[in-house]
Amino acid sequence: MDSLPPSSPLKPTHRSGWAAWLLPQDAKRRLRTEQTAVAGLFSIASIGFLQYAGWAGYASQLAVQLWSLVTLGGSAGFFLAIRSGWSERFKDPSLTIAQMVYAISACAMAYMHTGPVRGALVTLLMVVMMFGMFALSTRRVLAVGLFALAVFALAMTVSAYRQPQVAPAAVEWGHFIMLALAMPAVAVLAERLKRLRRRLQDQKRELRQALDEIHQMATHDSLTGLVNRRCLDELLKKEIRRSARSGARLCLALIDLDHFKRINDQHGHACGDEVLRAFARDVGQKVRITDALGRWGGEEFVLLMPDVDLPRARAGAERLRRELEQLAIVHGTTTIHVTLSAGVVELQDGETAEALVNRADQALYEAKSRGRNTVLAR
Ligand SMILES: Nc1nc2c(ncn2[C@@H]2O[C@H](COP(=O)(O)OP(=O)(O)OP(=O)(O)O)[C@@H](O)[C@H]2O)c(=O)[nH]1
Repeated sequence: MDSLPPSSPLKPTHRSGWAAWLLPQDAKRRLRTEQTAVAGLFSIASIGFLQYAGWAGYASQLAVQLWSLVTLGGSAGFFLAIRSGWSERFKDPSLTIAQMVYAISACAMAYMHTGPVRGALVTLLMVVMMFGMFALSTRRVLAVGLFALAVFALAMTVSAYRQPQVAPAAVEWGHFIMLALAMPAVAVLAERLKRLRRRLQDQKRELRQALDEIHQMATHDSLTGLVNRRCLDELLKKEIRRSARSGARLCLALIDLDHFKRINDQHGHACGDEVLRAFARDVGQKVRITDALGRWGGEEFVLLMPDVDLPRARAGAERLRRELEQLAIVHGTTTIHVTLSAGVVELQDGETAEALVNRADQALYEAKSRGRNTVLAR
């Protein structure tokens, strides 16, 4: 029974209907699928534009329909590859470079067939580059940029050669020069985005570490490393609620080290601290995995034992008593033997946490008055 686990930043989200069908439960795959879906929606919008160019007579119907088919097929293919998890066999499961190369080639193809409205394809290309800027390293953005330049240079040459009236060489040169100037700007922006992303990741990691430390400090005792009273309080209340709901048994032992003041007085406070640590470390190890041992305060400890009856709980506390009795605690040149007394109680119907601990305290008091080194159950 451990205390509250730190929260995970990527939790599965439960959706229903078409959203559940479209988007996977796995958080990382869901994010990749969403990004691909956004790129796909953009492709569909660009198909709309090409259809308009065809309808207005600026582009050949055959080229428009072919381009629409290629774009739609490519978008659907990438979506399915990512949605199904197939792409996870690759180093980049988002298939960023493949998606960009595909989109750039489709844009260049459309460029050759859209006559006077072909300039819009250059804008489309810049949007494709922007998608890549968020995911790729600067070096890769530059490589993809060079590929785009080469493919568009080819498309421009073919256009100028095939339709010199619609695509004069001078205009094509102008388009090319603008494109060539835009690419370094894309690389600079990609670098800045990368730095920003790295800083955000660092901050996120530091924040998570700080939260883990705060969580540890809020729930654990710094001297012994055991859960502290605040956490024990929460666990106890939770177990009482669970017991009220399911009827499960719950026992609690209040444990106190005998004559602890003497150890402090005779050997010093540091030695007393070492005894507390040794108890937590060596005796605490013998506690069952389903039980919880925590520091209640000073030299007092609480052992929470869910799902056991009183005789078994008594036996559990008795085992700890025997362990401690046999333990030789070494501090510097001093070897110390210490014993414990414990009061063990079982939760009764309708009993509160406070009342349960009070009864354990009374049992502990009785154990002390019977001469210490005693476990008393009632
Ligand atoms: N070294 C050390 N001592 C502590 C710590 N917390 C409490 N103590 C000491 O524990 C001692 C408890 O003393 P008492 O309550 O008189 O109990 P006791 O001497 O164990 O006697 P009995 O319980 O009657 O057997 C006190 O001297 C506290 O100062 C701690 O974190 N470290």
